[in-house]
Amino acid sequence: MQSPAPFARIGTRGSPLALAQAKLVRGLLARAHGVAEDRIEIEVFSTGGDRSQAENTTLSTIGGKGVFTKEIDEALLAGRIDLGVHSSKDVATGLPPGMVLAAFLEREDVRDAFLSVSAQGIDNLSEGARFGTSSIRRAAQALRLRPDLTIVPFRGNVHTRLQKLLDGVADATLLALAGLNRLGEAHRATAILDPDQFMPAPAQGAIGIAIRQGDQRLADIVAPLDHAATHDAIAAERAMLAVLDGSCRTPVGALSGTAGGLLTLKGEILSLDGQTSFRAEAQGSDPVALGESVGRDLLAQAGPNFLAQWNR
Ligand SMILES: NCc1[nH]cc(CCC(=O)O)c1CC(=O)O
Repeated sequence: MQSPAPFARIGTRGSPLALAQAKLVRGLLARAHGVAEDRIEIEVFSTGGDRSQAENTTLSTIGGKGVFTKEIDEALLAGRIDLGVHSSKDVATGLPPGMVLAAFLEREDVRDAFLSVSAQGIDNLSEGARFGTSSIRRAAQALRLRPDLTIVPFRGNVHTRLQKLLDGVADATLLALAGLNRLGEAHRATAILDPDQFMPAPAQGAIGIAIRQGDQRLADIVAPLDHAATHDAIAAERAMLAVLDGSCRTPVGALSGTAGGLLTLKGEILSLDGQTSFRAEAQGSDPVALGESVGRDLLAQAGPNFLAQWNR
């Protein structure tokens, strides 16, 4: 017997976290539409971000738009897959023409976790301790509190980084609690950080689903998975990032929520050494307008000289 045509084809990266996220989406889609899970195919792509795992590369030096999504975006636009499933924080603000982030699953925990075998928190790390991160946001936020720390590059998937920590490559690191939760590794967290002090990356903790713009069949397929409050929060945070011309070159934190029926947004930009930072906060009803206004407030406070340091 010939197998039935696929209901949908999902494109994803191949890391354990990316696969867990793709499987989560597959399960939710199957349930929402009453189709068997095996009619939803998962196709694995290796992206530039996966291939360049050299120890001395930071994501900011790899640079380039969509380093974690390009190959998946291309397959989507060419019609080889139907849905791109991504960690929203890895999706560039400037999407390729013809592609849209159509749905966001309900956000996981937005906070960063502190992990160390030798200290209970950042404050307890020994003088000059090695802090493993390739995120310039996390480096800046850690250096703000502990300028004595030595930042060491720390790349690879979540399990690789957990192993590097056990191997003593660094004394501590930060990881998104969302990723640890999805991998069943949250017990590895030594402490969970206050999101006001360690403001998460824009869109952290939210799985986004990309489709071809204007493809109504795909829009209808993903619509039942969209979580409205998450969608608004991510739209606000990404609009803020877009104003800052955000890429992974930019130490930026953002956190949107709701209060009194309104959307709230806090944003932060930092110098690379964490010693200078600016914050803005506002509330509103239109996510994009809110994000743009907080972004412009940050730009105005920081001024052009501050911003230039990111593009050296
Ligand atoms: N850049 C890697 C990445 N992209 C998304 C997550 C975590 C999961 C999420 O934010 O949804 C991670 C790992 C980490 O930062 O610890």
